[in-house]
Amino acid sequence: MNELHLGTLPASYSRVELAMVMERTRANLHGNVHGGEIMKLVDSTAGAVAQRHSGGLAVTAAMDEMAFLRPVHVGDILRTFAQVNWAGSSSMEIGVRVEAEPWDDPSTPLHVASAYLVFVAVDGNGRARKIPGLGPETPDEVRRQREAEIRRAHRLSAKAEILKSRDGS
Ligand SMILES: CCCCCCCCCCCCCCCC(=O)SCCNC(=O)CCNC(=O)[C@H](O)C(C)(C)COP(=O)(O)OP(=O)(O)OC[C@H]1O[C@@H](n2cnc3c(N)ncnc32)[C@H](O)[C@@H]1OP(=O)(O)O
Repeated sequence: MNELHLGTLPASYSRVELAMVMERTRANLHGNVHGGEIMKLVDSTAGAVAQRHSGGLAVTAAMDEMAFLRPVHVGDILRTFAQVNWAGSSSMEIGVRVEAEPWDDPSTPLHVASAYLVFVAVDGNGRARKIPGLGPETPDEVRRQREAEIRRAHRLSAKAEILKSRDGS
């Protein structure tokens, strides 16, 4: 990686919202929308945010804390809202909130899922590259950044602990 200083960007610069009607082809055996379909939409929304923030290609490195809170039904409109919560040297945590507008009651959007993903910006050879920092502008953005730092510390220490336990086995 080079030593370029890329400055900072606010979360608002790369925030993305997507909306999609849930068609029958996305249903599981129970007739609800398949969780994997929701995960794909979450990944794509977060990917668009990561590409905007980093100004180029970015890949999904991890997806954790994906919570499915309510079922989504065929015919509902699914909306994803995503923003950068934290930016490191080459990696970013993206938070995604998923809401459904029920087809029979669109006036009451429901919070149906949430997820945190780590994206890494890569160059043409697939190697990690430097990204701009994040400049939080609102109290909510400061809180998200602080909480993302806690999640990152847990991710890294869990990985290190597991590697250490394998060395000892
Ligand atoms: C301008 C254009 C706009 C256009 C707008 C278009 C919108 C269009 C939207 C479509 C959007 C589709 C989005 C789909 C995106 C895929 O589907 S990507 C496909 C699935 N993912 C992959 O194939 C990735 C496979 N993995 C890899 O290639 C490598 O493991 C990675 C991720 C590059 C990391 O490589 P590495 O050698 O481990 O990197 P390393 O230097 O050790 O670490 C780099 C950083 O990553 C972090 N990291 C690595 N692994 C992890 C982990 N597991 N957990 C947490 N952090 C990690 C490190 O802590 C480090 O962080 P920093 O301190 O630098 O911030």
